[in-house]
Order: sequence, then structure tokens, then C-alpha cells
Amino acid sequence: MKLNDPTLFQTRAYIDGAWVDGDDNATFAVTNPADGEALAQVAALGVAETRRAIEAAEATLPAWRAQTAKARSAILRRWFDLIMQNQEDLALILSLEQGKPLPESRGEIAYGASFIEWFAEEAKRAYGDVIPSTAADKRLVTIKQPIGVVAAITPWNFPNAMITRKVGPALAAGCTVVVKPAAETPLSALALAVLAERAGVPKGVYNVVTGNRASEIGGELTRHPAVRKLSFTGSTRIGKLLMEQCAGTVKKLGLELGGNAPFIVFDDADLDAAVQGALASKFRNTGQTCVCANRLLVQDGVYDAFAEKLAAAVRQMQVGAATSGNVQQGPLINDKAVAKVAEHVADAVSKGAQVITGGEPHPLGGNFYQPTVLADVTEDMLVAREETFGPLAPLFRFKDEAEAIRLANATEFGLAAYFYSRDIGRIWRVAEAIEAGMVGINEGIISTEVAPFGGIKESGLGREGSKYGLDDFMEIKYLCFGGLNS
Ligand SMILES: NC(=O)C1=CN([C@@H]2O[C@H](COP(=O)(O)OP(=O)(O)OC[C@H]3O[C@@H](n4cnc5c(N)ncnc54)[C@H](OP(=O)(O)O)[C@@H]3O)[C@@H](O)[C@H]2O)C=CC1
Ligand SMILES: O=C(O)CCCC(=O)O
Repeated sequence: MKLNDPTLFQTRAYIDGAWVDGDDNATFAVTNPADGEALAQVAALGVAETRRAIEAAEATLPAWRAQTAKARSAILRRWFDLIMQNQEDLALILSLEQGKPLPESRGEIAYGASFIEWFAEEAKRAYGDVIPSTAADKRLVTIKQPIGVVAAITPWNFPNAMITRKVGPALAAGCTVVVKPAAETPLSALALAVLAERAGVPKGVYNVVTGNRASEIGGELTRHPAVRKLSFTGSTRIGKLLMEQCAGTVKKLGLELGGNAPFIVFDDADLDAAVQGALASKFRNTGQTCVCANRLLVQDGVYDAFAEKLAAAVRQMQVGAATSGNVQQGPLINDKAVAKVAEHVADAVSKGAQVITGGEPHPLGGNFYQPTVLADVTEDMLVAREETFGPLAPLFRFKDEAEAIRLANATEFGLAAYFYSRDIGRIWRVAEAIEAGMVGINEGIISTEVAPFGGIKESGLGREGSKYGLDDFMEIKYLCFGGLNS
């Protein structure tokens, strides 16, 4: 890996401002999903080291939260500047461990940095209230205070931005953090730690516990009473498990879990715009985002035309390794991910779906799968219920608006949804009827640091980013001042 600044490449965990090995010196391999090449052996930590990280975060909490919001903001701003100054190196590390094409990785670094910049600004706006009193001799006031030590467990699909979207508001609020990055992608988390240290984040405020025994690290993070909030992005199965584990110490929870996003194309849609939106939403990060369109619902009158246009565009997509030039689709993260796409395709085809394009592992082999479009997909197929998390666009057919809404909401998930229409009445009706935390209307890309990201139903709890994001890391304290008449 040829970096402009080789010191960004770290393989030891970062606890209390020091780079550390696991107590037993164990390591685990981080590989490039494009070719299986070993990139690094990274320190594999366990329960004892996790506890030390929590204790470091606890010890430094009083000093960090005592700093003025302006002082914390200045440090975060320097961290943002350093991330952007090192965008190219960070993007390369990210692409090699995660697989997304370099331009997408550059985009993720800028997106990730934007949360640090945004919360550096929001740090200064954690206002309380003065509540009109119900008694003449009392004054009622609220203040906001940092919740305490935060644990963040992050996924491999956004190795940078899922950390900054949690750590930015936590640090801005005055919390300290222990991050456990996904075992597939710890190098991006460690590179962020190098820059945090350089920016002046004090020791113990940002800790990174690397490891490949997630249940041990997660067990300690959810058990330890000093951890007051757990922020998790990942699968619904693990989110539910962590929720149970947090019950014992009643931690506050932020959960960004799975989705099953509908992408609806009505008869009156601008079809070319809908195709562009579908490409962006479905195939971003090779289909591996929780807000990726999972079910494309297309109205009868435009079904064939949309299918043809989408398939033509998908056939043009270049597939390859992240660093191999003009590619739009990288490898999937691992062989399990490839197997899930293949299972969804096989199940759909066995029940009558038609492959319009793709439908097979890519000739490049390994973790590459062809970008795929399936037609005649129906509700009894696996793709209707499960998140594929891969480059598969299944086209369902519907007759009218009521059926579209019924199909869209026929899922336990409620993260993102998208629809294309030019009828303003329909736009309002559908936007209000859809059960999702985020709705893209004539738009396939909805993520930005200034808007609230999060889901309803089994897609999670809380909102990240935006003016609401800071509150999730703060407690409201009510102060009742009495005795004013004496
Ligand atoms: N909402 C989203 O953005 C994401 C959704 N997913 C969905 O989940 C599916 C499976 O992906 P997968 O990577 O297995 O997702 P997981 O939920 O298993 O992993 C996400 C994070 O949780 C950690 N983790 C796993 N098990 C535990 C545990 N028992 N205690 C504490 N932490 C734990 C992982 O660590 P480790 O890496 O060490 O196992 C990782 O850091 C995907 O196909 C996709 O459908 C996946 C990733 C992100
Ligand atoms: O898949 C995820 O969990 C992260 C969503 C990426 C985004 O913020 O758009």
C-alpha cells in the first residue's frame, strides 16, 4: 500500500492515547476483498483490553466534558481539516480493505469528514430552555449534559463514515468513546485515530478496540456500567441481541439496522430520472448499504420500458477491483455476501422470475457478482422479505397507488424508501403513507450530514446527523429553582 503518509497505516489498537497489542499478542488478518490479498495483521483484543479502554474513557470524561463547547469544537474542526488533507490516503486504505471503487471511497471520506465538521459547529448550540413557571416563586430551567462514555460498534460497509457519524456528535457533546470497528475494516478506524491524536483529541477520549471476537468485545461494552450509551450500525439480528444485553444496565441505544427499501416508479414518473435514481440507490457500494433500494416496484404502464432502460444502463457498469481504473462496481465484502445474492437470484428464478441481465457470479471470480436485474418478481420470493445487500435489482409489478403502498409497507423494516412521480397530490399522499424514516422523492441519494438519518419499525432507534444528532448523546436535566419569594 503506497501512502503519502505511511504513518496512517496502523495495525495496533488505540487505547488511552497509546498504540497497543492484545494481551496475548494475538492478531487477525485483514484482506482485500477483491483478491484475498493479506493487507495487515491487526491486534486482536478481548474482554480485559476492552475494559481498560472503557476505564480510560471514564477517567478522561470529567476533563473532556469540562472543556468549553468552543474548545471541543476547535479540536473537532482540526480533525476535519486533517481528514480532508489526507483524503487520498484514507480513501486508498478504505478501498483496499472494503472494496469500493476509489471515487466512492473519496466520497465516503468527504462524507465522513462532514459529520466532524457539522458537529464541531453543533457543539456550540446545545441549548437548554427556560420554561414558563407554574408558580410565582419558582423558575424552571433545562440544561443538556453529555451522556457519558459511549460505545460505538460499526460495520464494514462504511468503515469511515459510520465512525464519524457517531464519534462526531459524541465528542461534540462532551462524551468520550470506545469504538469497535468491524473485523473486515479496522484500518480506516485506526487511521482516523492517528489524525484525531494529531488534531489534539486528548488521550482516552477516542479509543479503538480492534478484534475478531465481536461477542467478547461487545459483551464487555454492553455489560460495563460506565458505558451509558451504545450506538450500533449493523444487522438487525445483532442489534436486537445488543439491545437485550444493554437492558441489564439500562443504556441508551442508537440503532441503525437493516432495511428493505422500496423504490416505486409510478406511471407518471420521469423514467430516465427514475433509472438514474435506481442506479444510484441500488448499486451504490455494490448494493451494500442499508438504504439501498431492495425492491423496485414498477407500475404496469411503464414496467417494460423501465425494465429495458434500467437493464441497458446496468449492462454498461464496469466491474473490477477498487483501484483498477474506471469501475463502478467493486467486489462484495466476502463469500457469504456473494452466496446471499446467489441464493436470492436462485430462489426468485425457481419461482418464475426472469433474468434480464446478470444473474451469475462475475467472470472475475472471487467476491465479484454481476450487476443483475430480475423481472416478474413476486411477493413469495426471498428478495421480497430479506435485504439482499448486493447488486441485485428485482422488479415487482403493481397496478395502482393503493397496491404500491401496501407492497412498500409489507415489511418489518422501515429505514429508507424512494418513489418517482410528477403528480403533486400523489407525492404528498405517498410520502405520508410510506412507513420509513427517510423518503427520497424523485431522488435516489438522500444521505447528508445535515438531515436526520434513521429508521422506524425494526430498522432502529434514534437519528444520526443533523440538528437532532447531538441530542442522542446528551441527557436533559431539569432544574427547579424554588424559594424566590423569601
Ligand atoms: N445497517 C447496516 O448498515 C448494515 C447491515 N448489515 C446487514 O447485516 C448482514 C450481515 O453483515 P454482518 O457484517 O455480519 O453484520 P453484523 O451486524 O454482524 O456486524 C456489524 C458489527 O457488529 C459487530 N458484531 C457482530 N456480532 C457481534 C456481537 N455478538 N456483539 C457485538 N458486536 C457484534 C461486528 O463485528 P465483527 O465484524 O467483528 O463481526 C461489526 O462490527 C448484511 O448482509 C446486511 O444485510 C451489515 C452491515 C451494515
Ligand atoms: O449502510 C449504512 O448503514 C450506512 C448508510 C450510508 C449512508 O449514510 O447513506
